[in-house]
Amino acid sequence: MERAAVLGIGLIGGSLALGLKERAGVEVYGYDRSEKTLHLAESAGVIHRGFTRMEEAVTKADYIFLAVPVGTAPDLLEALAELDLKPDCLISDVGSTKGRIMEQAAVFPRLREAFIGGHPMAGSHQSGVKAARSLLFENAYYILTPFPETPLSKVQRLSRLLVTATRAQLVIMNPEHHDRIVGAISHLPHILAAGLVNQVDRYNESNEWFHRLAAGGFRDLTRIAASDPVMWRDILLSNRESILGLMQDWIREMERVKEALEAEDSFSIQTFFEQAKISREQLPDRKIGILSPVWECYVDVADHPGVIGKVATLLGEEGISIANIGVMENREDGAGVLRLAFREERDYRRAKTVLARKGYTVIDLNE
Ligand SMILES: NC(=O)C1=CN([C@@H]2O[C@H](COP(=O)(O)OP(=O)(O)OC[C@H]3O[C@@H](n4cnc5c(N)ncnc54)[C@H](O)[C@@H]3O)[C@@H](O)[C@H]2O)C=CC1
Ligand SMILES: O=C(O)C(=O)Cc1ccc(O)cc1
Repeated sequence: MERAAVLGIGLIGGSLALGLKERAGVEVYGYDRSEKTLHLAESAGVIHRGFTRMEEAVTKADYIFLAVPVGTAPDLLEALAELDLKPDCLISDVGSTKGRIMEQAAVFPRLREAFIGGHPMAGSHQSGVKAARSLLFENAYYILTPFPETPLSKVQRLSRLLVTATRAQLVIMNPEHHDRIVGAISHLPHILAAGLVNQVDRYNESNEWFHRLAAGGFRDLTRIAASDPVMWRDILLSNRESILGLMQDWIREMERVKEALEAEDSFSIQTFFEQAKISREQLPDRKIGILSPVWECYVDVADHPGVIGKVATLLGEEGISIANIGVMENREDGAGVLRLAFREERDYRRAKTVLARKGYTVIDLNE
């Protein structure tokens, strides 16, 4: 049985550990500075064994994953370089930034040979092992940043394990590209969300209606402001250059809108919103994360009220669980298209067979 050591058993380390244990059949040792976390993780079956001394978790490990905040990971990596590890052990991490950790790995020849950077692009504003879920990364992108000279065989070995454990979609990228892209689509939005919440909070001090009326758009836009402050402090500091450039661009963008408003330039203001609307509507509709169904098919049905119940009952009788069911479109000829979504591939395949047997036309999106 292969063994993996996960260093830091929080939301991400715990979720990865669960996938490694449950789906990849790997023995998982956990290391964390918090004894309470380790107890919790052991008793919830997230890891096989927990250690408060890193050496004990990592010796004899075939894989080591660093899942601590990005400000801490370089120090742990340096400590690993001093330890007696298995010669063919692969080391990776899950940090939200990749430049800094790759720089650190590059300092030590042993690490440079063994280290492949990683970043599962899914998570939540929650933290800690209690929030860990084995399917957190299902269908999400998982970025790997190997060194240019890392043999393909090592990248494949790690990819195979991660695909089995997480069911994510692996992508290889260079660390600089990674940091600029996630800077724009993840780090900058977290800064904006926090800034907006803080601004409104100041207004609310003199008039509590600001918070009372905060709903809809404000809530949607600022959900991520509830994320862990230490984690985000570390992310900003370790992706400083990319983020400073992106903030400069943002300030310029705001200046442009401000100037248009000052000049009452209605054309520019409308264009600003129009461009955003078009771009937003074209964003790929990725179904990320734990609550997201992955296996989908459409079923051609006669458009009458009882049909959803009929299909649901038919599948229910066969013990097939449906994650989501809904009418996709109502066509003029009276027919409709039912969208069925399943979390488990097995359910989805059985549903297709059962429906086809009953004469329904099934349109497949997964194959
Ligand atoms: N939260 C998210 O949505 C995502 C986070 N990440 C990255 O994953 C990493 C972990 O984040 P989370 O799991 O959210 O954090 P977390 O706070 O849930 O877990 C971190 C764990 O590391 C432990 N830890 C901290 N410093 C330590 C040290 N010096 N020695 C041993 N253990 C230590 C903590 O006790 C905790 O159990 C971060 O690098 C973050 O950038 C990546 C993708 C998504
Ligand atoms: O909750 C959200 O929407 C997130 O943004 C989660 C997240 C946080 C950090 C990452 O590096 C990747 C994903």
